[in-house]
Amino acid sequence: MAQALATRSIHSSLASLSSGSLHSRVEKIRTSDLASKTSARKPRKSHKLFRVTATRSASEVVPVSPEDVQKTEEEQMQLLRGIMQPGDTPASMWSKPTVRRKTKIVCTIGPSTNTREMIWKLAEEGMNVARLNMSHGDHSSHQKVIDLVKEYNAQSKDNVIAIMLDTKGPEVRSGDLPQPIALESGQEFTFTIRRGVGTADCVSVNYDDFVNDVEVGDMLLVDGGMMSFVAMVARGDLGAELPIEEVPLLQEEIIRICRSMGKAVIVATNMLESMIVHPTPTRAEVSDIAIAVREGADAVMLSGETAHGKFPLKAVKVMHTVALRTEATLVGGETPSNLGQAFKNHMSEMFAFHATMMSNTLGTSIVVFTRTGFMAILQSHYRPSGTIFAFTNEKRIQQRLALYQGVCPIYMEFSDDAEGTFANALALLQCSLCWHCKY
Ligand SMILES: Nc1ncnc2c1ncn2[C@@H]1O[C@H](COP(=O)(O)OP(=O)(O)OP(=O)(O)O)[C@@H](O)[C@H]1O
Ligand SMILES: CC(=O)C(=O)O
Repeated sequence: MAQALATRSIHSSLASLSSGSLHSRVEKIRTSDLASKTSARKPRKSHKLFRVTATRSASEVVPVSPEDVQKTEEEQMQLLRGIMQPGDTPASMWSKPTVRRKTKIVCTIGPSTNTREMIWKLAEEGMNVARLNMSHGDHSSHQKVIDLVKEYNAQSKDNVIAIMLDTKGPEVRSGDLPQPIALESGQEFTFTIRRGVGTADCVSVNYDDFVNDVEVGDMLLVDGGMMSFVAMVARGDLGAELPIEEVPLLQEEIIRICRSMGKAVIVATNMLESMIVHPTPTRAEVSDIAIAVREGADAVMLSGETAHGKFPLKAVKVMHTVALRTEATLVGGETPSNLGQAFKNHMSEMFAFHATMMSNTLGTSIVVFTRTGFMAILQSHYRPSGTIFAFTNEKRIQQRLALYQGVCPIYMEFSDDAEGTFANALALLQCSLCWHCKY
């Protein structure tokens, strides 16, 4: 199995709402092997010699201050409505793909936000993933949030929120393996509570209740990166365990490695820390979000800002507008060089690669049909410049896809006839409701 990535142990999982279960699905990420060298620089005194200002045409600018956002989003909707005139051809319909934010927003839910009203408002402001930190609160409060998100998803026609459980405390660990294992998609693999087992198709886990806690249909996130779904640049722990000046370098490195492995990556901690108590961000915080977006993170995360902060909705608005504005400056097409090596399915790789090329060249969006989510996730890792409209006939998959960069997941029944499915998808895209799904 590929070298494990980065940070300290984190246990995070994307839970399927349909399971409604709080059983942990474990991802373990290690710190080793990511040391980068740098020299710490002394902060330089700033001299205010002259002021440089830049102007842009109004239509290009996505302002950062929360107060400005309402107007701007309305302007964006007008732009979308302009694009979506009745009778538009599909080609024109798929143009201007960058008005939809591609980098996803993870919000930690806590006392400031664990009500029905706040979950709804967070979702409307742009939350894509609700994170529950299992180190805080209790199971019943987390269950309540899960139920609320479930309710939101059930009644929302055009938006879906994923749930991430960040499980800490006692770790469930797999036993040692004599050598790395490369698992194939669809391959059977056994976890046993017998100790000391480590073969190509069976490994022990150190937790005896594993067999009782895991249910049929549960998703297990496992040590080592390739089998896991999500990595997190947990800058809180990184900064505590390593010299602080290493953190930005590690962040860049972790994102790069994750992207080359085709693995989703979230940048977490202190992104808008000052907004826990202040209604506006610092310039440095805004730059921090922009950097994570440019580096190609799938998602940026809010912790205390939304869990116990005074301005959770404003924090999401700022994240949304900064990400959107930054994305508008990015030119598509920088695909990690060894991305294809992460997967064995050459045909899928070829489709993803060429769809990306077309999207980047023609400035169009991409439509993907996916039952398992695989193709949409693969497509996302290529980071095409256009939005990936991912149609799936599985609500759980739709929900899971909410995390991935550039993916707009849409639930739709598939018909037996491929042409019919395609026509239905186009009809759905043409339906103006769909365009309200701007996150
Ligand atoms: N479910 C919750 N109930 C009560 N407080 C919470 C909850 N979730 C988060 N918080 C509060 O928000 C703060 C920030 O959340 P965060 O998830 O970053 O936790 P943390 O303990 O600071 O860091 P870590 O992510 O390393 O566990 C927490 O320290 C806690 O005070
Ligand atoms: C998110 C987290 O756990 C950290 O930054 O350490």
